[in-house]
Amino acid sequence: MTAAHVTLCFLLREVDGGREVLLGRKRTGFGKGKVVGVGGHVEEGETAVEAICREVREEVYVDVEPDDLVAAGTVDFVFPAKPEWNMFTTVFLSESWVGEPSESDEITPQWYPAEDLPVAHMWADAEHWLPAMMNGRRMDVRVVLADDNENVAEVFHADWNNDGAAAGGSARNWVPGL
Ligand SMILES: Nc1[nH]c(=O)nc2c1ncn2[C@H]1C[C@H](O)[C@@H](COP(=O)(O)OP(=O)(O)OP(=O)(O)O)O1
Repeated sequence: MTAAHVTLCFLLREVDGGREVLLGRKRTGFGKGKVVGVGGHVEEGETAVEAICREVREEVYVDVEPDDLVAAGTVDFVFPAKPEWNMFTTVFLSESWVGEPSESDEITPQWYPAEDLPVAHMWADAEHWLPAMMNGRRMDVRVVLADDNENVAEVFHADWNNDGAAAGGSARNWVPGL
């Protein structure tokens, strides 16, 4: 079964010498009640960049410019007990946007210290890959969820080449852990 292509964007800001990341409480749909990144499905005919600009605008009412997006990596979420939930996510970071994040029907945005994520309320896998990507690591990640579709069974990664290009496809060399 082909995984749905989704995108996530983590807005980052400096406050009083500390870094904060914008997450939000999901109000509807997949992962309702969890604290998640802003994002959603890439629609037919859209690029991941076009999709994330649209999703950020729709979910938290701020505008990000394509040029301000940093491609941080990808995450394959694999749900062996529920393959219809499999998703492939392109992850972006941005330190620049226009507008003040505000609540939509889909998400209640909130800033959190980047060093102190609300992991108890997030998908269990997020603490494996999100801090690393926020700290500048660029990689593809493959998360295999446990049979309860909540806990993490296995994590693999493949660091990007120094020029920032993902190895991709069959050339990708998955390394266990992070
Ligand atoms: N294991 C996981 N860990 C994680 O941190 N985020 C996950 C995840 N599995 C899925 N996600 C994220 C990726 C994606 O942004 C989101 C699901 O996409 P959506 O918000 O678009 O889903 P919905 O079904 O609510 O939305 P619609 O597209 O409006 O139907 O969940």
